[in-house]
Parts: sequence; structure tokens; C-alpha cells
Amino acid sequence: MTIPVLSHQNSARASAPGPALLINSLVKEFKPSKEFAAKNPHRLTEDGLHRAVDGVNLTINRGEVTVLLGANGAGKTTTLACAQGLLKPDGGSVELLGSSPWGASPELRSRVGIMLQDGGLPQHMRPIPLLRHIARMYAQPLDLDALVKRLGIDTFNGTTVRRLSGGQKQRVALAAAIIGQPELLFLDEPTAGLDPQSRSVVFDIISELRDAGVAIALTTHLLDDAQRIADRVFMIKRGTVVLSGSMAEVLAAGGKNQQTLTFTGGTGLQLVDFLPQAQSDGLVLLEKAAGRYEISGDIKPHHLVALTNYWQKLGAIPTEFTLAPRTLEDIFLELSGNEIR
Ligand SMILES: Nc1ncnc2c1ncn2[C@@H]1O[C@H](COP(=O)(O)OP(=O)(O)OP(=O)(O)O)[C@@H](O)[C@H]1O
Repeated sequence: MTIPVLSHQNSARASAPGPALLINSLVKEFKPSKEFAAKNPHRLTEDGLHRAVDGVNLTINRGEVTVLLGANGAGKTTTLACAQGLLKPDGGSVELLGSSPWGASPELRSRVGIMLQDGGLPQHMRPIPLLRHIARMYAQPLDLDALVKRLGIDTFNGTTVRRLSGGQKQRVALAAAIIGQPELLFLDEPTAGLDPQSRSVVFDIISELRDAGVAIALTTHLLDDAQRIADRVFMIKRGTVVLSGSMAEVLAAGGKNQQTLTFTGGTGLQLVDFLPQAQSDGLVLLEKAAGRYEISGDIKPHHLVALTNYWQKLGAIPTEFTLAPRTLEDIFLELSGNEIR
């Protein structure tokens, strides 16, 4: 099932000139909390401020899903709040559908859909009356009955927003963000907390919106989901973009022939035991958990031969063995480090 009406209106928008959102050299500073200032003196400006966004350049194209990645506190929400006109930056510029987002006209606002992390929905209303109310604010809303059925909202309409589960609130928040047929859609963690069925429906809806020409800016910590859905990636670390490009470019960053081999075997294995030349070939072996290993790098056929010879000598085979290209998660962890923020 696809979302009715959607393609009709948005296909014309997909060919509108220029990107849907253009952010140039964006800077946003906050007065830091005492705790932040004490723990991070090196991250304060000369004026004692915390520069949460430090020169971000970002483009969101029509007909594409763009994902913003970054550890907690990296500056994603602040960047998007500036882009949406909710925060005034201290430097740089933002063009939202060709105009400034600050003091934006109701007409401009009606072309932008925003799904917030906490839903931002009135707590006392039931979902369908709430969505009907929101739909009335738009000139050409989506077919409410079809949307509600698609997202399974009809199955919990007897409950007010306050009492909905996290995943149910997410679905209502998504419906509220797209019902006005936005040209540019901001989705904050759209698949967090969803069960597999709802997650799959949300993926399908996002793909259909993208195919209909909607520009989608998405933040998520679910890197599998990001890799599955996004066309373009911006990775933010401490307020600056550290990696950007198409998904294919980002996955190829740092070497095209990077792969990860995972297997389970006896504990305490040393790389040199079974792959004598592996270290000089630049491979890295990690024992991720007891008896569970990960070899990463430019893995060649002779490495696999050495590995199977080793197992033949032992008279054993691993209980699990996978060889896969580097994932977005591998790249994210390399760039953002393992430290918790
Ligand atoms: N109003 C504010 N006053 C002071 N500091 C703030 C304010 N808003 C955000 N910050 C700080 O700015 C930094 C960036 O926060 P932001 O919410 O943009 O991060 P994020 O990348 O969205 O993180 P998360 O993944 O946890 O949502 C954080 O250190 C945060 O504490």
C-alpha cells in the first residue's frame, strides 16, 4: 500500500531548483552548565561559552534521505533547531526552501514537516481527532483514513496521547509531521522504540516520501537503520562535520577493500598463531567477547586459506563465520571513538 495523493503533489516539487536546505558555516554557542565548564575547560571559547555547533556546512537535497549522525551531544539537534528557525545561530546562514527560517511566513512553515523526539503532541487528545485537527490547517492534506490505517493508529484511537506507548506516540508524531504533505521533512529518531512491523512500515513510508520528491533530514542512533534508508550522510563530532558524502562514498571512506571477518573459536587466540603475515598486511584482530573474534582490514584469499589451514590443523571449525564489508557502524565508531559522552 502506498500513501495516496502524495506522489501527485510532490513529484513537481522534486524538480524545484536548488536544495531544500542549505546551511553554511553555522555557529551556535551556549552558556555552559557549571558541570560542563568544569569537565571540559578546553571546549570553551575565550568568552567562556560552549560552541555546540562550530562551522557546520550541510545540504539537504530533494528526493533524498539525508542522515545526521553523531554521538550524544555532538550538535545534531542544535543544528536542526537553527535550520528550523527555532534557535537563532551566532554565525553562518540558513536557507530553508530558499528563505530565511527566522520569522518565516505561515506559508513557508506549512511546507516543512517536523517530527520531534518527544513527540511534542497535546497529551489530552485522542490520536485521530488530533490528526484531523492538524490536517485542517493544510490546503492539501493527505487522506487521513488511509494514513491512520497504514500506521495502525486506528487500533489505539481510544487512548489519549498521554497514555500511548512510546512506539504508538512515535507513529502519531510521524503522521502529524507528514499529513500536510511537506516538501522538507525533519525526522528525529523516527524508528527508535518501534516494533519490527511498525519499523518496516515507517521505512516504507520514508522511501515513498523520498520517491515522491520530499527532502528528508533524519537523525538516528540506529546505524543499521541509517545504512538501510539514507542516501546521504553527515557525521558530526563536537559541533563540526567530520565526514559527509553519499552512503556509497562514506562506506568506501578509508579504503574500498576494508572488510570485517567475524568468527567464534577458542578463547585467547593470537592473530600471529594462524595468520603469520596478517599484522604486516595491516589486519587487526580483536577478541570482542570470550571466543568471539573480529578481523578487519583488506582481507585477501590467502588470509582465508591460512585461516582454514589453521582450523584443519586443530581439527575444528568455527561455530559461526561471516565476512562482510565495513558497516556504517564500524565507520561511526572509528570516527567518534569508543568513549561515552
Ligand atoms: N539550551 C542549551 N543550553 C546549554 N547547552 C545546550 C543547550 N542546548 C544544547 N546544549 C548543549 O549543546 C551540545 C549539543 O547538544 P545537541 O542536543 O545538539 O546534541 P545532539 O547531537 O542532538 O545529541 P543527542 O544525540 O543526545 O540528541 C550538548 O553538549 C548540549 O548539552
